[in-house]
Amino acid sequence: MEIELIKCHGSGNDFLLIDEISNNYSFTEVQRAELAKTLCNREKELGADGILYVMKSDKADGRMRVFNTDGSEASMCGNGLRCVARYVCELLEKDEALIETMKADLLVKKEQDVYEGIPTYLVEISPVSFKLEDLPLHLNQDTLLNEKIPSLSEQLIFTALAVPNPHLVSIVEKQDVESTIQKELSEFVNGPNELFPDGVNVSFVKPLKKGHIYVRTFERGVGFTNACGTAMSASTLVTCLSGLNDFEQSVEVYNNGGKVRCIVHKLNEETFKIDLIGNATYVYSTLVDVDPDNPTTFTCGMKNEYLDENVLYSKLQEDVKQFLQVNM
Ligand SMILES: N[C@@H](CCC[C@H](N)C(=O)O)C(=O)O
Repeated sequence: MEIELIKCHGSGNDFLLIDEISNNYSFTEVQRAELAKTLCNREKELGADGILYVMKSDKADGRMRVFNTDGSEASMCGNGLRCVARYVCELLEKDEALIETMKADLLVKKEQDVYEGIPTYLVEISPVSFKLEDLPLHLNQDTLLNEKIPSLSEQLIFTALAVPNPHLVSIVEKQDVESTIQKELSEFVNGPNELFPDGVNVSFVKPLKKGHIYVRTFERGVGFTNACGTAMSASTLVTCLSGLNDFEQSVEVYNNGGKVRCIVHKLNEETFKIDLIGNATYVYSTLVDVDPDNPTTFTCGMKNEYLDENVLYSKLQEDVKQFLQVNM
């Protein structure tokens, strides 16, 4: 069959967006997972960190499901949700919409462009939980807030939270960001292990100056990505709880693919929600000829590129690179 898709990204975290609504596609669960494994494989023609399936919803304007490159399904995806926000808002000719995700219906809206000509969307990141059972993380305690996990590292201090996909966040020094520690411990917690039976997204956060942080994430089901939206949101919350940043104030979050802005709202002592604001960039659209029951091979048609917005996005990346050279 022929499948229409859009290659898109949020902060260089790239996805293949497949619209099951307008195209009347109806895949089985196995097909969705197998398509993700094949089409996202970077050794083949397309390559991406995951597939975003845009589906009909009974209670919202649309529904997003996200499959990682290894075929696993994630409960949430912040950078992906910005791309879906743009897609659904443009389809419905609206400036805001409600998108059903696995665990919550989330508000998304068009925002003023972060940089001229870069389509920008705000997405709600919620619910947030610090209960270890919600990740899950198997330790003999209920939460892990700025604490060591000696079996992982004698030095690093971690916070575990679900937003609602699972995250392990550590505030570190520059030398830790550049070392091999993150890769080693991320591979451990994402392999067969007793602490995180479902794996976890692992972020190292380097505070730069008040209101500015750098985040690097090893994503569950993928590996290191240019950026991870839920991880940047979770990391901003951790820096607010540590007193490095402030609730209700914008925090610029730099990453290897660009930058986003996060605002953490403290609704009461235990309840938080986060606004994640950033680009939703289309790279190209194309048609793929593939058998969803046996997607090991596929052919890809002509790529219709969105040249203008990509040229503008590379200017943002250049500015980020310069900022990090001076401030890291
Ligand atoms: N890149 C995403 C998160 C994608 C899912 C993640 N790998 C998981 O398995 O939880 C984001 O931008 O949030």
